Amino acid sequence: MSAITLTGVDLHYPDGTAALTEVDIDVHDGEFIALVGPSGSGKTTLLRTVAGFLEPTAGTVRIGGDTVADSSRAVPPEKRRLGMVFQQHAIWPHRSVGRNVSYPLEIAKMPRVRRAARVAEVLDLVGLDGFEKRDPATLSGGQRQRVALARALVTHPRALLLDEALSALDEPLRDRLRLELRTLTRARNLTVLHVTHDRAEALALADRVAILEDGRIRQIGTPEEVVSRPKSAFVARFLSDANVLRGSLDDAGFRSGDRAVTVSSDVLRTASRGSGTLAVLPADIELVPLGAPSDHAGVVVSSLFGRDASDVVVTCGGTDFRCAVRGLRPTVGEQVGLGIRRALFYPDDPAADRDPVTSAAR
Ligand SMILES: Nc1ncnc2c1ncn2[C@@H]1O[C@H](COP(=O)(O)OP(=O)(O)OP(=O)(O)O)[C@@H](O)[C@H]1O
Repeated sequence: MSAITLTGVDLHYPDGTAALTEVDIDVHDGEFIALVGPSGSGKTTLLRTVAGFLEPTAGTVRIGGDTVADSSRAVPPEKRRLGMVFQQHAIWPHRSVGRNVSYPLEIAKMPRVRRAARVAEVLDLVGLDGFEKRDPATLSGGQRQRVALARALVTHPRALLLDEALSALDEPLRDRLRLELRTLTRARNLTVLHVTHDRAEALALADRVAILEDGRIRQIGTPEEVVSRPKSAFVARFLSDANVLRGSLDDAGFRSGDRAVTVSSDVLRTASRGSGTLAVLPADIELVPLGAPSDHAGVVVSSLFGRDASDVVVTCGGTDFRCAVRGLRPTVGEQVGLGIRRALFYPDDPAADRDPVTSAAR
């Protein structure tokens, strides 16, 4: 298995759409990276560029130290030695499970006996020991996805590319396969680039998560880093449903544009001043009984049960705050106080920019 490195990669589609811009990413040997981002942010384009189905307009793609794409060359997909699994189980219905899995070995002209041994080995690896003769039509969705995974792994690829590979499966099967996939990739030290629209899945599986917006990587870091220290209001909102407000910050604190919301500077603890964006993570808001000291008073407009924390929306002076409430769940219509324990400020002027969380943590 090998590292995947993209340096300064741009990709423009023939119609002029800039799908990737100055993408730099270094997936280390044996690392599991999840790519997330809104629809159209360039996740699939990035994966297909690594796979070799798309040629970058600029920049370099390296796999295991070999340059596979730059301004002068483009190694075709079949020569990149990568395994790929897509959302729709792309397995052939007219071939048995064993023949589905052995197909890449047939193409590589591996002798039949060795092929059979390798197919048995890889089927065992994905939990389908002895399934060689089965007709794919008799398999469950999860089993079919395992066949696709086995076929991707059968040639000992240098890295595994997964495009929404688990998305078509229902819970709790998806949960189980997710866990198994992670155990397998860790045990085999597989390098993985995994595209998913599922934020929880990305955070649960990946060593590092890369967040894409408009074809650019906005942040890449461990799940803990990207959740607790988002580099922009966009990342805070995309990953954690942060409440985002425009306004300005002075020595007294933050005031929203319409002046309805104020946040004292002690929860911000940043040296930045001026106009900008405030992001408050739902987990950083506390609900207190009305009458107790609080930053704002509001009314609960939605209250959904959650296993770890309830998802509660409180409206305060025309602004809705999404809050993650542990313990007793308030009822809709209840009047509550709202305490903001921590907020992140992103100044408009990049010169005034500082890591908001580093500042807050001091
Ligand atoms: N063949 C194409 N020709 C022109 N533009 C394209 C083509 N394929 C994708 N795009 C555009 O490139 C951008 C990135 O698309 P891409 O499919 O990579 O995004 P994505 O993040 O994978 O989205 P989704 O989550 O919806 O699958 C989008 O603006 C999309 O409309």
